[in-house]
Amino acid sequence: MIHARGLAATFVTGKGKNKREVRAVDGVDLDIAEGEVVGFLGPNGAGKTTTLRMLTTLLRPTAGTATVNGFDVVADSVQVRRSIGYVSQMGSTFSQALAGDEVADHGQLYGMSRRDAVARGQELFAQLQLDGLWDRMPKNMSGGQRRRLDIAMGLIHDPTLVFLDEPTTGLDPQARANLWEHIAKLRTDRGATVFLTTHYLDEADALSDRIIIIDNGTIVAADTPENLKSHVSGDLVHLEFAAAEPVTHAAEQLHRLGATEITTDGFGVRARLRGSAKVIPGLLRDLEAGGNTLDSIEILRPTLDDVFLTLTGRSLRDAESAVDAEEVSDEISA
Ligand SMILES: Nc1ncnc2c1ncn2[C@@H]1O[C@H](COP(=O)(O)OP(=O)(O)OP(=O)(O)O)[C@@H](O)[C@H]1O
Repeated sequence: MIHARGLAATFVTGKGKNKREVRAVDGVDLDIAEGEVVGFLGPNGAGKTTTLRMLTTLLRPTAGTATVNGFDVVADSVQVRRSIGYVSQMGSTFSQALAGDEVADHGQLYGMSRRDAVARGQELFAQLQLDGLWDRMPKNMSGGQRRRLDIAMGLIHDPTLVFLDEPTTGLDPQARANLWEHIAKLRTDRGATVFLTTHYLDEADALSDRIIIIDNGTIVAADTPENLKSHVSGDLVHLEFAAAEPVTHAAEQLHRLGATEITTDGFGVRARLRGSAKVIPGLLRDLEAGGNTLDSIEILRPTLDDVFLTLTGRSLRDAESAVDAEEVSDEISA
């Protein structure tokens, strides 16, 4: 469905002395199979949208090659566009037209007859819970309804491959959950392949068969959410004792078992431990036998943020807030 090799995009910004090159995407390889739902994850500015724009033919790669649905993104750009659905970050509805007309017009742009475009549009309105909104202007719809309208426009010509750029950004939790159901149905009901960019970890986790993480323009990981969580970073183990004495012994035992990030405080010890389910029972038996009374034990499965932290040395959440802070200070100094 999608194959990319060494895909790169370099932008030149500024003029004169301020001129500089931004390597937005720096040699990306991708292989996405039919029927997969792939979450493309990364912090602000990582290169997600730029990659998507190259795959959807909106931006010509500076280097590398990519085929989408068997068509080359440069040589066969028209065929690529005809064969995909693309829901951009900004949405597609700007005009003063009625929602239904916009969707039907969009279908006609793809060569559908008016009658087919209206019939297909109405079917999509029903599937996407937009019943009764055909004659409403998009500006008078809620954020969630507008986003579902964007998706209807992206699906009007029945593409088998759909690109969604940050589909739920700016929506409230209920509207996000609702949209997740519709995105999941794209595959289950229509057999579509979905490539979605997001910087919401929970979204990527809930929807994706496979997650690809991009950071600074390069791919840092690609695997199922479960594999990423179990192989890349371990479980977070927290042991609390009734007294301070066992803490050092427990920390040593954890170290012996290959735990990392071991910290102690007062009566407690925390560590990150791969495959904890297999080794924790033995550790507990050993501690018991030594008369070390355990007060409580907590084992937290790693999150995708832990994966990101392990791979890049920084938390995706920290990365987000750092970029946000940078943007604010840019605005202030501008
Ligand atoms: N047209 C452009 N001109 C100059 N720089 C650009 C342009 N488009 C993107 N960039 C830069 O390329 C890098 C990657 O941007 P991109 O929009 O692909 O990131 P992203 O991962 O989609 O981020 P976000 O989550 O904020 O949408 C950023 O540093 C961005 O500032």
